[in-house]
Amino acid sequence: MSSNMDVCLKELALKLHEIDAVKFGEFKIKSGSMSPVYFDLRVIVSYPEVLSMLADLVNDVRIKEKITSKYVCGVPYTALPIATLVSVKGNLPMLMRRKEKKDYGTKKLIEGHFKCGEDCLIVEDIITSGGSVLETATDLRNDGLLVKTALVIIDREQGGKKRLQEKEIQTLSLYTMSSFLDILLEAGKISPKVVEDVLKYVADNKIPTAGDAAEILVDRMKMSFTERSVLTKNPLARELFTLMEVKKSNLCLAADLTEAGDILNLAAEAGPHIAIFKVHVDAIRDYSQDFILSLQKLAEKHKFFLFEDRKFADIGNTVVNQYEAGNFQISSWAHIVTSHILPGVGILKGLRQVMEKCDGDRGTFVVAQLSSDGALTTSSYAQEAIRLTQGFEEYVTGFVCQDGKLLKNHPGVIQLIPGVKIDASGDGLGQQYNSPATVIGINGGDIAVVGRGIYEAKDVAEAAEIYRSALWEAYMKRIE
Ligand SMILES: O=c1ccn([C@@H]2O[C@H](COP(=O)(O)O)[C@@H](O)[C@H]2O)c(=O)[nH]1
Repeated sequence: MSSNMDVCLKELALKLHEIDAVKFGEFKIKSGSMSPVYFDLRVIVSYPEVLSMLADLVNDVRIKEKITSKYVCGVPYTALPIATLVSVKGNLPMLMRRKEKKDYGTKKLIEGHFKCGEDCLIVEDIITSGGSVLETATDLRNDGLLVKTALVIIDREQGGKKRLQEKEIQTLSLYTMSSFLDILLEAGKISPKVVEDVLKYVADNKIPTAGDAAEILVDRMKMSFTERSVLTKNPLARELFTLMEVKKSNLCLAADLTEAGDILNLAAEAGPHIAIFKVHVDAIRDYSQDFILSLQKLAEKHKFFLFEDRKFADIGNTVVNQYEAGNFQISSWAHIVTSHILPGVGILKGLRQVMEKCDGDRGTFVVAQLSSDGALTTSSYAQEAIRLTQGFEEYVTGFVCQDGKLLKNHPGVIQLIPGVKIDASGDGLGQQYNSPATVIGINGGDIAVVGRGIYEAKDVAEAAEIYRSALWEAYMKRIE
């Protein structure tokens, strides 16, 4: 690094400290744990001089490292003003990524003019896990752009760089946590004890990478959905993790009604409170293509995923036809389906064959255990079901499973638990119920499926909100 750049970096670090863009003390962070350091680079918009210095340094690094990207895109929102100045000062066209999640109709996510196949540099303020950079990179890549480099202001050295490397993104940073602390220490702004505390915190809070996850024991029950979103290999699971955090909902509503109109009314009422809307289309008396179009509009409006609980259970070739053809053409509209693994991996190969042709991300929940009394899905069956999905991680969103311990060290998959009701233990037909607190807090569910507990209520919107808040509270308590 040139000495002039060194001087500028020192000056900028001290300014960031002066304007409280970095603070030391005890801060409760999103996951609920306490951090001895807190960065808030949002404040820089009030300091044009700091913003300008930042943009100059980003452009200096870009030139020095011979980054030849044709566009720059800031991760919303904090990095947007930085990217704007980098673009203007460096004469580098900017692209803007919308924050709204994809898969809801044809909404454009990347604004600006660009040529497919060109490279876009991502600019971000801080990386911890690399999740936000990855979300932006995924949307840019989905629109045909290349993403090879992310240039960040501060790398907290908690694993984000390695994770992005796994996704073929090289990360450059103006500062690492250590280099930033060194500057403040040398200037007498912080004590050696603060440096020691922060570095210990960083070392103790490294976020595992997808590679690590297979090797080391990570307790997914203690990890936030955001942290887990970068560990999954299934793009639909990644979107689902993100949507759940945005809507603060880990509720899947089972719409087991038999009239299309009633199902649409239920979706309209409960839509704002749910992450997933689950149907059994073969039980709908007046199923039609218009019904699906209306359901898709509601999914787009209220932002939830569509789930056909088909529980495929045949040989791969038959499942291909059942999934993509017939009256229901499930793969054309259902983001999620369920499948048994009883026939062996041929069924996953069949689903994969169809998913690869789909417009938009798809995934399956493999049934590892059932909620009904006397089910033959023993714990060894469940273990075998999980093992058989190895090699199909890109297509498996998660497992329908009652016992969370089975998935303890699989942070990238989602555990879906049906059989949830606040005030009942069964239905007389074999269904067994647990409370929201038990399924999420004790049994390890990430998402709870609730049917009759909501659609049989007098006020379904109110009931959906009661379940949403109980389930979300249980999740927040679990990751504390
Ligand atoms: O093991 C399983 C797998 C799926 N289900 C489905 O979930 C709902 C539960 O409805 P409730 O009214 O809340 O009982 C239903 O659609 C089942 O097909 C399950 O219950 N158990």
